[in-house]
Amino acid sequence: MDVTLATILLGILLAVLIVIPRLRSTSDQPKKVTSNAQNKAVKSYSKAEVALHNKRTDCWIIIKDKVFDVTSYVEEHPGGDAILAHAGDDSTEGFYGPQHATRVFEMIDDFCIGNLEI
Ligand code: HEM
Repeated sequence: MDVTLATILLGILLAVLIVIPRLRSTSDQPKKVTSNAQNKAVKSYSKAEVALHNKRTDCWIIIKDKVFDVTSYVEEHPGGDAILAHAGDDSTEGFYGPQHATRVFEMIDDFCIGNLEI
């Protein structure tokens, strides 16, 4: 009788300590996968490779340690050809200049194609 009671108690203890936390972490998993899937920037490009894309019809820029293909945005850019000033090169300084409201900093994610190779 005592053994049965002890077995039941042990079973409950195991459920609380192991099974329930495991179920919880399983239900968390889809969230983690979604956020991983949003990390688009997986490719790496050398500075030399970025430098090849230095014109209006093929324009990549570097901002901090990331590479952006802004070709489709050149004609739309409210700042006109200023976006071409450092085409194929580092545009970090221009990008963080006073002409850009902070909302612009969020727009660039759409154009990110990868990381800059160090
Ligand atoms: C993906 C890159 C870029 C995006 C999405 C972007 C977006 C914008 C937007 C939305 C504006 C209008 C002002 C505002 O709403 O705050 C603007 C203005 C401006 N941008 Fe950019 N920009 C980019 C890159 C650059 C770069 C690299 C430069 C280099 C210098 C630059 C120079 C300017 C200038 C000078 C203006 C002011 C235009 C004026 O007030 O007449 N932008 N940009």
